[in-house]
Amino acid sequence: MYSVPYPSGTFDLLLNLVAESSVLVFWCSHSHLIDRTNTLGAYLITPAMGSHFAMYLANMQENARSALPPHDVERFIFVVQGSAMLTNASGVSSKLMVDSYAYLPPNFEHSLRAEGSATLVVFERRYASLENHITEQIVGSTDKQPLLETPGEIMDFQPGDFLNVKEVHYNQHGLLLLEGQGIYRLGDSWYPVQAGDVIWMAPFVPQWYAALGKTRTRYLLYKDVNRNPL
Ligand SMILES: NC(=O)N[C@H](N)C(=O)O
Repeated sequence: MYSVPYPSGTFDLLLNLVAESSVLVFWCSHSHLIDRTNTLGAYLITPAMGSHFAMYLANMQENARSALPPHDVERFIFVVQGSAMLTNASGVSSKLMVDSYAYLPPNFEHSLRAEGSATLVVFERRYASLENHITEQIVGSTDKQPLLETPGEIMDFQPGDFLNVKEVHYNQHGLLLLEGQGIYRLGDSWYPVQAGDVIWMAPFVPQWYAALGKTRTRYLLYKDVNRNPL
């Protein structure tokens, strides 16, 4: 798990890297993100750890401007603090506030600007195409989405709620705890976690969560789906 000052602050990170059963603890610090102006950030999860995606925090300062991801790379952004203006190649702009998100298909021209300071969590991965499927830009906000029905399981946890089963699956996860606190089981280790913590879950790492705080838990979860794992 990484503990990041949340929702804003410096990007010094306490990192408990959980890969299979090994746990490493070390510190890493923020730096300027490549190709971006006025943006500090920290790569939290990258393929160097075995993931097939990157997850990073971008702390945009006044007049910050983003760069495009590399060729054929899709991007998902979620605003955790402040606001940012997303503009596409046709000049259409959307203001992204806290809890807003945007999916940007591979090779999709866009720019992101911050007027004041803004913190975004960004997921990027090399796009795996699917026959007869065309990707499109999606912009939305979690407060406009209905809670997904997941029988026997919930992903928005009230105090005392927990995952219905100890899960083991081929999918990878990058998780940012947005609200609340609780205990995360990864393999045979148990971690107290709270808002601001980030977890990398490799494929087939047994995982389970229980919300133990006095307020609800919400977490943002990357999960690779809809593709043959071969
Ligand atoms: N660790 C998790 O929250 N896993 C999700 N419930 C999931 O993969 O569906």
